[in-house]
Amino acid sequence: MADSAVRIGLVLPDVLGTYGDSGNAVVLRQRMRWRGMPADVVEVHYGDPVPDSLDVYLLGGGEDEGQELAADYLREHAGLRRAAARGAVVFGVCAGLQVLGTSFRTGDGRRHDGLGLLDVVTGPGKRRAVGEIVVETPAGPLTGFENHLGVTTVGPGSRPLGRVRTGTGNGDGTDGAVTGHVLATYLHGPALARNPALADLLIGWVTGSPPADLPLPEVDELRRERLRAARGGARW
Ligand SMILES: NC(=O)CC[C@H](N)C(=O)O
Repeated sequence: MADSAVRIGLVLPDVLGTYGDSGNAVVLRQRMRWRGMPADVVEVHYGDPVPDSLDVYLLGGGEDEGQELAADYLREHAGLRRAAARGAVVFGVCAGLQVLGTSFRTGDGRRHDGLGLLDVVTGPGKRRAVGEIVVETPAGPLTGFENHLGVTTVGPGSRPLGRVRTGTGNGDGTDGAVTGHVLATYLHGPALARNPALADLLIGWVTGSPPADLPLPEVDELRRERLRAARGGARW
């Protein structure tokens, strides 16, 4: 990888910023800097051009209205889609997951086209999924909190990120979706703060090899605490 800084795109934090997922950009940047890799966050606001030259694109959660705006904007300003086509890393959370899919229906029943970077379709569920969620994945158990109405079906062009142990996720026992270097989940937290292994998976995709271990006792403790809290009352 070149010496130039890794550029992390925080995509539309003004319309997809309701659930604190912008913190994922801070975590990615810091975990790279701690390892001596220069990294910068580039915020792409609604109304800005969407560059196709960034290394990572992060999309967070938001209300239906914001999600609708984001999907329309990112279909019209195709920088993110062009970047994904050349293999850039994309990470979406909740509304971000739904926007990255082929289509979604909002709570009012209206259908919207997504970006088609993941083979997922979302529609409104019967009740809102709210609370702690734990997902078993190849990167270990992930914890987060969820707050969404959407129920997501993963088609053959993607695979689920993992299996739900506590909580709802996609609504069928799985959570999230992955295709190539596009990965999305229902986990807020921010997910990359609670789950350093997931942050490092994305960093490895960006740099082309898994990053060196980063021993951080306070991060490990936060992780243990969240796992304990999520397991409270659960039979596993
Ligand atoms: N937390 C979110 O991003 C919510 C996404 C979407 N508006 C839903 O309710 O399903």
